[in-house]
Amino acid sequence: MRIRDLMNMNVVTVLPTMMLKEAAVILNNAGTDKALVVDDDGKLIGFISQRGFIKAVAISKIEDLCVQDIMTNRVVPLLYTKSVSELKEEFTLNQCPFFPVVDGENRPIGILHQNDVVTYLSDRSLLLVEETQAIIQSLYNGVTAVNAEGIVTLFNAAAEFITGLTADAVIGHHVDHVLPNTRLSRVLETGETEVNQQQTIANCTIITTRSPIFNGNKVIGAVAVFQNITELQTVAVELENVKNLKSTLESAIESFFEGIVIVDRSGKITMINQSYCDFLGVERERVIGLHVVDVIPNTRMHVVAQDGKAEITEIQRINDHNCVVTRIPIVKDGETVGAVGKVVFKDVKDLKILSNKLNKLEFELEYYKEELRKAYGGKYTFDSIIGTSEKMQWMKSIAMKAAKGNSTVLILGESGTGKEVFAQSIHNGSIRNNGPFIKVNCAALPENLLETELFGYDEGAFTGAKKGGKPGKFELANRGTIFLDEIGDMPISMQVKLLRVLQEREFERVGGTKTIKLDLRVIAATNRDLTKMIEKGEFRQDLYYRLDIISLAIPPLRERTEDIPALCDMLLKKINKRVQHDVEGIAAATLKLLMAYKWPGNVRELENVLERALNLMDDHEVLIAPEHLPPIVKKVNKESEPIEVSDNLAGMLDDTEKQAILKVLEEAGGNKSKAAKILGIHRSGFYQKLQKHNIK
Ligand SMILES: Nc1ncnc2c1ncn2[C@@H]1O[C@H](COP(=O)(O)OP(=O)(O)OP(=O)(O)O)[C@@H](O)[C@H]1O
Repeated sequence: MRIRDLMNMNVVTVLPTMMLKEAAVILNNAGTDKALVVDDDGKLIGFISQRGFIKAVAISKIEDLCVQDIMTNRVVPLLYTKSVSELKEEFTLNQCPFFPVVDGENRPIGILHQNDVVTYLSDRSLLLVEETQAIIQSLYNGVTAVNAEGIVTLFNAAAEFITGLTADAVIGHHVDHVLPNTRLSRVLETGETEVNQQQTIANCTIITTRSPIFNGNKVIGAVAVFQNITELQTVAVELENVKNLKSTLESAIESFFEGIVIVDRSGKITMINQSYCDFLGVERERVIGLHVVDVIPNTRMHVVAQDGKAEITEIQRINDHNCVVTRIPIVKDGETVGAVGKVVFKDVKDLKILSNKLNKLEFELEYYKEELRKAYGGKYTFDSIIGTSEKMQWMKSIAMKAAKGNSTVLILGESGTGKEVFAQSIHNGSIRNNGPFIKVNCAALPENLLETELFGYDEGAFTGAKKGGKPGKFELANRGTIFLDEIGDMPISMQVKLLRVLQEREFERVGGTKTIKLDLRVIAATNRDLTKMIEKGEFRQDLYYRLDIISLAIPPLRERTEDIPALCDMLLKKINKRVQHDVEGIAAATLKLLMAYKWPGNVRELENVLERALNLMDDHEVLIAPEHLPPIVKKVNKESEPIEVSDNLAGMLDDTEKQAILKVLEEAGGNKSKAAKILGIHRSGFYQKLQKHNIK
């Protein structure tokens, strides 16, 4: 219907704010169903129907009037605007306190109240409403409002942005359903303002203030104004971290004994530790922020902070000291932003002292390493084994192969042939060479001591046992090699125990209960004929098989006389060093004698003969002559040669004892136990005599 048509109708003039009910009565009385609403000046500002239709219009836009339903945001032509009863229904449904009436351009021109009063807005009010709406929409803070029933009536753009919800999805719904955490319902109940409350909505932390909306004393709604503080919170956490980091850095720098200074790109001091301040004689509070050149003499920190080139261990003169300093640029994102400087030594003298100390320590370390190696690792390697004879080359090659594995090795050979030299070489040539090389002389210890010597004992194992017990040789040889020398002299009772250990690869200390696992290689050696001993029941066959995995039979020296010259060369060098002589070599005649001799004591005997010769030589003599050899060696060719004897009784007795021992040893093929037996003395007594006469 057009305005022209309306104009033809029966019109009742009413005041703009007339109650609709009153208007309806007037219309009724006038017998008309529609009335235009005009203002005091008679300008048409809307119309009203008898049935309660309200059509609020702006007079200038009368031709194309329409209203907007703010609940649905739908703009409908004016003539199809809902009736008051329909609107009232919506009021009730949506719990809406008022219903704005807008013109065709969506501008509010009036408000329809729930109490049926239409309030038309003056131009000023219209402007205010527009402005207010614009302000609310432009706020950085989210704003949401509810009516007395908790229905959302306002949800601005910021609220949409913060919550991720659209106004459409929220307005018209109960706040508890769409924004469950807002507590606006609670504010409606209590009528109390809640200021700066923190809460979480849709992964954001917000800070919100909720206030009730009063109409007189009555709470007709509530409004919440909130702000996203997630970013703020992140910044706060970061700030806290930075603060902690700074304090850690400061403590770290402070804990340095050396002076530390940090400058920024412009060379200004940002940090300096107390140690440096003390050295410079300055107060920290006064120097922070000053240019480094004004605080530290001859500094180049500002240069490093500019050119980004590190200066390591430079000499810098500070307060009459030649200091050793280091300056390092601080680089951030590829750009030099400052420099850190450190006084490494407050005086070069300190560096020299330290360097001397270090050298001394290094020297001592080397010395002790060598001593340790000698004590535990043995000094011989395959390079120490002299012998180009075919037999020795062959033995050496087998020994080298044995060194690569972990199998038990049995070394056979007369006394002094070099069995221990081979054992040590195998150890040092194996992967166990960093572990210990532990030697046990099975013949030198009485039977009752051998067990504790090998396996150790626990505290209280026997009367007189050491507190805390004592580890045995097996334990000491852990991760290394145990060398069981003179295994043929091991008592049968011990052979049984050794067999068990070799079979099970574990043992217990004497008097102990804890089982100790074996991680070592066993090398055994003897100068005795084990097969003959087995026949006689003196050596256990099962133990022999356990030991005889790889066996090496070192040939006696008399079977490889071609090795004698090279051995003499090596031994002379060794003895020269030991006795501080400078003997050059051996005369041809002497060498002839040495090659002809039978050498029952093998290489050890050769070494003794040469050492004796060196001791007899005059200072001017450089070659060992036949007369420097002992009679027993010379006797080979000249049977009539007189035997040198001492000229007093004690000396004569000693000489005779020594000769007797050597003779018996020769007869016994170097077997000490056998020799002791022949001489009718105890084995340990025999060993003492060997030591006394320097018979090795
Ligand atoms: N082939 C060799 N090369 C260099 N030195 C050797 C060689 N054989 C033996 N020696 C030297 O001879 C001496 C005796 O060697 P070693 O102690 O190894 O003999 P052994 O057979 O174990 O003697 P024993 O049976 O009496 O224990 C050592 O001083 C060693 O330096």
